Amino acid sequence: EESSGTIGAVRRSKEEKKVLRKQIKASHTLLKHEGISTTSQPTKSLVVANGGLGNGVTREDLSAALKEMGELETLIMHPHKPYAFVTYRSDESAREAHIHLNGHKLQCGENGVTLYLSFVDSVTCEEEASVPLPEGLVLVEDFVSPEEEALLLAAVDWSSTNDDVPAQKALKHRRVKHYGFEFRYDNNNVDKDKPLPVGIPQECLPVLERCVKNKHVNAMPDQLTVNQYESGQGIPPHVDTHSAFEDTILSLSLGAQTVMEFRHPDGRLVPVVLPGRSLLVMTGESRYLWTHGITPRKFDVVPACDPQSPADVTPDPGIYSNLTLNKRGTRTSFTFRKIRHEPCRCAPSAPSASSTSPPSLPCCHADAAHLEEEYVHRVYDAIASHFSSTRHSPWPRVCHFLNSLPPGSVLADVGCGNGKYLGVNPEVVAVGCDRSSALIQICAERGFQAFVSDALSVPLRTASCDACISIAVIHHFSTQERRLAAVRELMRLLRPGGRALIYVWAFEQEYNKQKSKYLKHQNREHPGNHSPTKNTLEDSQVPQGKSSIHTSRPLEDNCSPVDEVRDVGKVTDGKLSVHTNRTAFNTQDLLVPWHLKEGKRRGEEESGDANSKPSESGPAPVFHRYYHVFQQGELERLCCQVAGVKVRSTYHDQGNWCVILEKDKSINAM
Ligand SMILES: O=C(O)CCC(=O)C(=O)O
Ligand SMILES: [Fe+2]
Repeated sequence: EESSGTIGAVRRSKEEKKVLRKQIKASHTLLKHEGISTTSQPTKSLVVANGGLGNGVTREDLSAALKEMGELETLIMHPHKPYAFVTYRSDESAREAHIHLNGHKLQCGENGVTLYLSFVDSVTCEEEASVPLPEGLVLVEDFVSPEEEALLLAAVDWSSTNDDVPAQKALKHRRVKHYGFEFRYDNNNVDKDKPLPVGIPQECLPVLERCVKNKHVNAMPDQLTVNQYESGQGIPPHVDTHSAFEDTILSLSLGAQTVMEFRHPDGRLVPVVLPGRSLLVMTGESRYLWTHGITPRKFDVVPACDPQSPADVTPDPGIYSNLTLNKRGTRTSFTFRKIRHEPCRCAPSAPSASSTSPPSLPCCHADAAHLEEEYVHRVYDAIASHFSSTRHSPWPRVCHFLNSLPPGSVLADVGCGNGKYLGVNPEVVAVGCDRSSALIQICAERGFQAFVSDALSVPLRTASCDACISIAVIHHFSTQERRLAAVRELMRLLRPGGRALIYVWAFEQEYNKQKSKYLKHQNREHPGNHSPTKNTLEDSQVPQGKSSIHTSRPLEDNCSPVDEVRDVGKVTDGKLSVHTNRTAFNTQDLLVPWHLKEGKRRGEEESGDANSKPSESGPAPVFHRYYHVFQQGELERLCCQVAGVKVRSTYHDQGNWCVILEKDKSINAM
């Protein structure tokens, strides 16, 4: 259908009008959500709505369609965005594209998208400094030849996996096979005394010898885990258990390329492309501090050409100008590790259920993360199964905050524990997260929306929340930087004008001449008591093991009476002191013991650490959790260091310091 027109009035077909309407709508959306202004004046550059990597459009498909209209100068595809920018060599080509490609249906694999193009005066091309690899991480491309690759793949006999092993059931995705020693996913550890009958296959030896010869590793590995991922499968972010394996971890990628994500506790994310036949060497911070994981997905956003290869130099400006989508195929990785027989150097490896010497205050990020892993996360994991059998009620002043939120508010409870705050105000949309998957499971069973996440890196969009709470979480971070990073992360989640409520345990357990419940309850009332006063105890009754890592949790009946506590002395030679329950604090960084009640031991969650095994009849195991108790004013000062924070109020509530923060309204969403 031809559109006939006279000057000033253009007659358009119905179809053309529809396309025009949609194109205008798309340009409004780009302006509103992306801040991209379009112009009606023809230029050489166009924004292509729906033509982005975020829509599943590949660079190859889009550029083929665009090139039919003329020669391209640049094509810029930002990662995850639903649009692309194209600049033609001439205005004329751009006009052609505008006419002929508007409303054009582009087929991309199984997806079809309709493109809407508008002229722009300039294209945005964020020149981001290229991110360095995490410290200690080395990627060696083409480490094995295609022949060796085939040989290695053939060496794995998938017909005899250890699928019958119960621990294996925990792995719903990807196929896994172990050699030398079995890595158990139920306790994230290896049975060091129980080598598997089958050691590392012979076929691997030349590869391993090359690793040693090239100094990628000092000693021959004795454990191999083969992971096989189909497209769409992945592995959750994790740090390979410190106490199970030596420093260096070698991971050989075979078959299809994938992207492994490394995350620093401060929130930094470094995606690393792992081509087939490459070797990844993880040591130092990249092995101990950063988590690594593979997001389950079918496509990865990757550089369109190999940046390492000089033959592939692209004239396109900007790093985003040469991104594309890579369809994943089957990838098989060989992860070689050496079983650790001595305790890890950076901190004691036992999760404190035994009388090992206490750790020292951390002096670097790696130590801090390790301390928290051993003295916070592992302890909670060890006692987590008890939480489901305990009950507790929310604290009144936290409820007051929650109930003051307008209906429809979006609330994030970072460190939600068993979800006790998630249902307080049914008028708000509440989502929780916690480090402990066992606690998240409990939330799920209670019908709450919750997911596993570290408080330093919460996978929620910036400015997506009207309110956040962090109850008895931040005191488990062992350095000032990490506590600050935790506050910063909460503020990132808030929309401008949004509010956050933070509770941390107070150094001052006696305030305004009033002893906190924690001090007062020298003789604990019977467990399971849910009187209102008991609530306020929960987090301050840290000794009972309740309070939480990223949350307040009940611990009513799993602790032995306080008078059984026999703690070691206070401050000693730079080591963290072990606190005596229900006494005043005399130091800010300490270990708080929790006595596991008889009959309530870790059960299936037994970690396999020889020194943390509960004996059949000995005294109740004692777990130690790390805390940094806050002095008056300290929480406020911490929060004030975060840009755009207003402290609305601050108070002392039953042995806790509390603040309500507001994100500055003038802060732009990032
Ligand atoms: O597939 C990989 O390269 C990593 C596997 C891994 O991280 C592990 O098994 O711990
Ligand atoms: Fe790993």
